[in-house]
Parts: sequence; structure tokens; C-alpha cells
Amino acid sequence: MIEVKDAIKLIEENVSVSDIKKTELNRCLNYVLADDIKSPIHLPPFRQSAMDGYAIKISDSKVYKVVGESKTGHPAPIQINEDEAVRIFTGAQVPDTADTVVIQEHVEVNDNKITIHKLPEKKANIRKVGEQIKKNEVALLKGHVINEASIGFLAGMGIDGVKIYKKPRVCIITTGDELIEPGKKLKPGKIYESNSIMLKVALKRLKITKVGIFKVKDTLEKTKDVIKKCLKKYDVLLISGGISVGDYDYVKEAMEVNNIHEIFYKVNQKPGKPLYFGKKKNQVVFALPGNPASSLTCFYIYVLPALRKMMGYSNIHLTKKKVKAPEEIPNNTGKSLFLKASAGNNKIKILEGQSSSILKSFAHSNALLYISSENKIVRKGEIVEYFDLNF
Ligand SMILES: Nc1nc2c(c(=O)[nH]1)N[C@H]1C(S)=C(S)[C@@H](COP(=O)(O)OP(=O)(O)OC[C@H]3O[C@@H](n4cnc5c(N)ncnc54)[C@H](O)[C@@H]3O)O[C@H]1N2
Ligand code: MOO
Repeated sequence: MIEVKDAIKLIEENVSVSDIKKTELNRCLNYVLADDIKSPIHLPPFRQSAMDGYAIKISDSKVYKVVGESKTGHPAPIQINEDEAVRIFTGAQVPDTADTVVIQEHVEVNDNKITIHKLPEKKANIRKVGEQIKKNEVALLKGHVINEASIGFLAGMGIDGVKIYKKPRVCIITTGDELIEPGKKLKPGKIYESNSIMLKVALKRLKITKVGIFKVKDTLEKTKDVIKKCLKKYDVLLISGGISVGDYDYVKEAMEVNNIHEIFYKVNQKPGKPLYFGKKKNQVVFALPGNPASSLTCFYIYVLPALRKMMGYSNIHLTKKKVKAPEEIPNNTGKSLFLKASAGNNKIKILEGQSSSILKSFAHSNALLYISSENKIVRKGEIVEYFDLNF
């Protein structure tokens, strides 16, 4: 049995970043950039008017002669002298000799002359060349998580594709004779299967959508076969249940038969003690304890960082925050604890119902309060750490 911090470290060390692929921009949302991106152009590429109005070469005069028009999408047709103006529109090129744009609301037009009521500051309403980004300047760094704005920004620089890290294909395998699909009639001795959908949506929150779900009964043969099948198609296997020491817990043996190499089995923690982590070349396998709250805790603390590392994230762990313990917390288990809690406004409340089978409290928690195995008692008001579940 290993300690929490060692388990976290072993996962970090044994998981590698996914392959890189060049991908067209409209398929890059929520992926992580695998390269620094430099702007191929100055943005904007020419001096642009920020408003509809008149481009002038500013002087003490309030009256200017309109000598032409600069229309958006076309090069500025003429240059101007002092006391001259060019009619101009938002986004249009400002003539090189103009230095200011007056908005049309501040101008009175008489024939081909304008009278300015309110002179702006010199250089007003002109977007400078390269104001947003200069040619060859780094626009986005490797590790950047691509959002809608990043896509617009990249397109605005004329870029139509970038290199990104692939997302892992993940499968969820549930084990157990007792499990019945929600929606069906419950029979004696059976319970509704809830881990697969819970893990699937947790993956969805991580923007992982290529997810396969497989359900097997408690037999060695079936467990072996499903693992073999999944190893052919998926980068990550999440197996739920069947990893403890009962007579019908076949997952460990089925993994051995499939030549999965054990990195660790059992972590000195509550919940989630029988957690298993293994590898087959670059494929990784987590066997999550079947108890629903254990499964989800292990997902947040161990699976999530592994997946984020694969996807190229630089911050892979849930954010850890500090808070004062709201009450005395004895820890006579000798194990590290992850307590379901509700945090906010620099306070935390430990919720009722900490058992591994209970999701009721988890459903109301946004934090996992962490007490290390070495800590036998936390005094009220002592500083403790929690994992923020808002990611
Ligand atoms: N003698 C011992 N017994 C147990 C130990 C131990 O050290 N010695 N460890 C306990 C701990 S801690 C945990 S956690 C569980 C883990 O057991 P398994 O991973 O083998 O999981 P199962 O036995 O298959 O199931 C446990 C529990 O969870 C329910 N379950 C399972 N899968 C699902 C699912 N997909 N959806 C909803 N609920 C599920 C299952 O019905 C059981 O109630 O072992 C302890 N035992
Ligand atoms: O690992 Mo278990 O989760 O303590 O019931």
C-alpha cells in the first residue's frame, strides 16, 4: 500500500503526453496547443479607422474640405493636405498623411466642407498597425487551451490550422452481477448502475467525448475478454468495481492475463483504498473501487491529472486551496482522508455522509477536504487544504 502523494507522483511519471496532430481550426476548440504560435502578419495590417467619420490632418482649423472617401475593404485612394478631410468608415484604411479621425456626430457637413464642433485628441480613433500583435510576435503559447476567442484570434491572423495534442480515447468498464440499468425494474439483490454515467459526464466536463462504455458480469472470462477488446481501441481504460479482495473480484487477475503492468495497487486513503494503476506501453489502466464515492474521488484526484497530462495541459491537478478547519477533525484511521465538503467565502463545511457508498453528500459538495494520514487530529481553526472541484 502506498501513500497518496506517492500515488500522485507515480501517475505523473508514468503518463505521457499524447501525440500531436495538425488540425483545421474549426476542430480545435478545447484542445491544447502543441506549439508556440507566432503571428504571420501585423494585426491590424494597416492603419484602420475605428469609427465612421472623417480622417484629417489635425490643425487649429475647424473647417476642412472633403477631398475623397476611404471605403472599408479598399485601399485609401488619396493623401490629404492640411485643412483637407477624407470621408472614412470603420475598418477602412486611413490615408498615410491623416493623423486623426473625427466621428461624424461631431461634424456638420455643408456641401464639400465639414465644420468640426468638437476636435478630438490627435491620433484619436485610429488603430495602429500591429496594435493587437506584430508580425513574428508570439500570439499564443504551447499549452494554451484553445477557446472560442483563441480560434477567432488565430483566424484573424490568417491561420487556418494548428498543431494540437490528441485527446485520449477512454473506455469505462463496469463490473458486477448486481447492476441494473436505470429505467429498468429493480429486482431483488440488484442495484442501479450509476458509475458509468457519472464517469462519462466527468469525462465530458474534461471535454473528452470519445468514450466507450462496456458492462460485464462478475466472471473472469468476461472480464478478461472485455479488457482485451478495449486494449485494442482505447488509450485509457477505467474499470469500475471488482478490484477488491472478494471471491468474485476478477479485475486484477484479468489485467495480469492481459499483460498490463501494475504500477501500484492500494493507496492508504479513505475512500478509494483498492485503487489500481497500471500500464501497457503507453496505454494506462485505472481500476477504480466500485463504491460510487470512492470511484469519483479517485477520478478527481488521480484520473483527471493523468488525462490532463495526456491532453497537454500544464496545470494538471485540481486547484488546492487553504481554509481554516471548521471543527475538530480526528483522524484515527491511519489513512489519508478526502472529505466531501462545501466551500465558499473562505469557509468550508464538512458534509454529513462520508461513507464510500454515499453520493448524496457528494452531490452537494464542491470540495474535497484533504487530511493526510500522518495527521491524527486537526484542531478547529487550523489551516487545512481542500481540492476545489470547480474546474
Ligand atoms: N475484506 C475486504 N473487503 C473489502 C475491502 C478490503 O480491503 N477488505 N475493501 C473495501 C473497500 S475500501 C472498497 S472501496 C470496496 C471496493 O470493492 P470493489 O472495487 O471490488 O467493488 P465492488 O465490490 O464491485 O463494489 C463495491 C460496491 O460498489 C457497488 N458498485 C459497484 N459498481 C457499481 C456501479 N457501476 N454503480 C453503482 N454501484 C456500484 C457495489 O454494488 C458494491 O456495493 O471493497 C471493500 N471490501
Ligand atoms: O476504499 Mo473504500 O472506498 O474506503 O470503501
